Amino acid sequence: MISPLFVVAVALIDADGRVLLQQRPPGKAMADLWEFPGGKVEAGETPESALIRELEEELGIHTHASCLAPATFASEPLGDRHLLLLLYVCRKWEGVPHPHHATALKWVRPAQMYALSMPPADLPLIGILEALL
Ligand SMILES: Nc1nc2c([nH]c(=O)n2[C@@H]2O[C@H](COP(=O)(O)OP(=O)(O)OP(=O)(O)O)[C@@H](O)[C@H]2O)c(=O)[nH]1
Repeated sequence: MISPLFVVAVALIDADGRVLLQQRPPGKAMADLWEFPGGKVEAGETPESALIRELEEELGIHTHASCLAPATFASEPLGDRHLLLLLYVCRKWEGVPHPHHATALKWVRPAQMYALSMPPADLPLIGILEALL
């Protein structure tokens, strides 16, 4: 049986309607691709608590579960697993994002994402964000 890999990610949206993307570092799978901040849901975590932890670790910002609105999801084969990526949107957080793990951060409008290299699972999410924002 193929085991699902649960990943949570978020479109952080600024006052101008731009979304934060981060660039995966060299040496990792999918190096240099632009992705939404987030990561794997660990045992004992809810999707929201996993995302709050990832945002603190990756960007040094803090948010609350009540500020995380479920937006859509992606379903994509990933090696011998099957990725289920839950995408949230968030407009309220404390702190200024810094790339603690990523090579770089970039604020972009959804339409600009088509010109960036992103993981295959993320491509269907772009049109959904365009419609949402
Ligand atoms: N955070 C994030 N992960 C994504 C996105 N799209 C996508 O396919 N993924 C995949 O979902 C998984 C996220 O888990 P992760 O970030 O904790 O994994 P990782 O390989 O970077 O780190 P690790 O395995 O060393 O902990 C990775 O396999 C990543 O390639 C996305 O937009 N954001």
